[in-house]
Amino acid sequence: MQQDSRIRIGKIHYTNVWPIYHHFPHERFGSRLEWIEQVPTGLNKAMLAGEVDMGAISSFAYAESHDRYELYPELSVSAYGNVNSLLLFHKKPLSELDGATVMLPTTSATTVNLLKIVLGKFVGVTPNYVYAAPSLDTMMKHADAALLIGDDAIRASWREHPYEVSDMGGLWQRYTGEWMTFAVWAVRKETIRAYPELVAAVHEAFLESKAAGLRDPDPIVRKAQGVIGGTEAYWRGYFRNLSHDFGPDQRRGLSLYFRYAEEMGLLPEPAPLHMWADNSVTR
Ligand SMILES: C=C(O[C@@H]1C=C(C(=O)O)C=C[C@H]1O)C(=O)O
Repeated sequence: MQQDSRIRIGKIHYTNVWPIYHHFPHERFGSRLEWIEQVPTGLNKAMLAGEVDMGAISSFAYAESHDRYELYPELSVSAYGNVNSLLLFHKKPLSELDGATVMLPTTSATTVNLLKIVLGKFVGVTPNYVYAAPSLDTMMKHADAALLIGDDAIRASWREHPYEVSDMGGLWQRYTGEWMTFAVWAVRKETIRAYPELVAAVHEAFLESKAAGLRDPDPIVRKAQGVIGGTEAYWRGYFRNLSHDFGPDQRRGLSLYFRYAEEMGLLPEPAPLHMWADNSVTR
């Protein structure tokens, strides 16, 4: 591969990934990296098509195409319990959603399938699912419930509305006692083969950026207030609730989610976690 080739890195267009991206040492890479910012389903599609080489995608999208990817260790969007940005708004209790219309956002892959698992397996109801653009008012016009993710969910949660709200991270924890991982950092195998040193250097840079974000969250909190609104206390709490780790606890929770998804026919086959390891010297 030519020295001047670039790696295209996906960035989820939501605040939840800022703690990992904010302090990224761009100067270290010159023009070798290109950044592509989209909602999760946009990145899922672009990675599959080879238009993006690495970056955050829905963990469910990884499972659907796990043979093509390896996962960066220590990077994810995860939570143990409430997330505050993965919210089901509903007009009646979950147990009364059998046969009801439930709107799903076209932006999400992981959380829509998590909702299907929670309602189908744990609550024991089978709604009719309909995909729609992520807008609470339009979704609720003809539905009994609507799921929103990311900043769309945060903005909707600040509004006055007559609905009950269920947090998908909280529901998963309540029924399984496990962590849940919503986004993973995947790298296409072709990219690992073509640029082993650059792939290792980018992983290192993300880990440094994440450590800096944990040490110094202030600029990230201020930026979130400026771009989305809300109070300093809200964003401190939001980022504190999220985890960007991808260790044994998160992997166990994610593997259970993949198993249930397969049991319910949402995934065609088991999805092992293929972890990337820095073999850049021997590859
Ligand atoms: C925590 C979140 O996790 C997200 C949920 C995703 C999904 O449902 O596919 C994908 C990436 C993450 O952005 C969020 O959106 O707030």
